[in-house]
Amino acid sequence: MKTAVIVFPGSNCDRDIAVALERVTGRAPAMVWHRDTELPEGVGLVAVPGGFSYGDYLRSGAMAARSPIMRAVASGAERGLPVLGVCNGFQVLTEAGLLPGALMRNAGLNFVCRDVTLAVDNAQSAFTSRYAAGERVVFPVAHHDGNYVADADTLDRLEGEGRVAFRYAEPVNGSARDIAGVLSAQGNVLGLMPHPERRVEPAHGGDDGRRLFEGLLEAVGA
Ligand SMILES: NC(=O)CC[C@H](N)C(=O)O
Repeated sequence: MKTAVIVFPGSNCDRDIAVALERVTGRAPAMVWHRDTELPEGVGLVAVPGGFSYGDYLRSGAMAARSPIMRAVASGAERGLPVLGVCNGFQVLTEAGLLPGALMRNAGLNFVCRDVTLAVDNAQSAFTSRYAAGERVVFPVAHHDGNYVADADTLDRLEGEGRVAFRYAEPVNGSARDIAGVLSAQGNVLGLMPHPERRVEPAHGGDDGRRLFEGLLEAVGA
């Protein structure tokens, strides 16, 4: 399947996710510069990678969310195109209004860079179908703005609609209700602070992240 990775000035996990996608699909993704206005023809999955787009100036992800390519990503998402935002990508997707809530400064105010244990909350989404509900997985995190916040009504709605994909199974950043990953209402957009693409082969210390990509490809019929 044809996939695309969006690249902003300051992205630094674009290569990691490109390698993960190539491993799983057997095909290198198109690297799409943020100034482009259209996604390549026939793309079946868009990844918005981690990093420090625009140096995290203003708010993490705020400037990248206004990049020309994000209009194409938003209209693709509206049509049901799967979009995966990891770490800074999650921040960009909230800033672009594709996902609710915001990622604030970590509760401990420190940059957190380590492996964390997550629990799979909804194992029925396109992104989580290869996991079991309640399963514990280990993904690395590397962020200073990972503290997920939303008002109580939004959090209730997300939980009620099965839109919490992953939760932290240990204290990490103060996120409301331990939310680590959130799905859009249609279920085709996932924002996730931890990095599944940094956990796709044994040399990474484990391959818990690989099934996220495999399940996604299966879901889109690739
Ligand atoms: N690894 C990343 O994507 C970092 C995200 C963001 N710049 C933060 O530190 O919060």
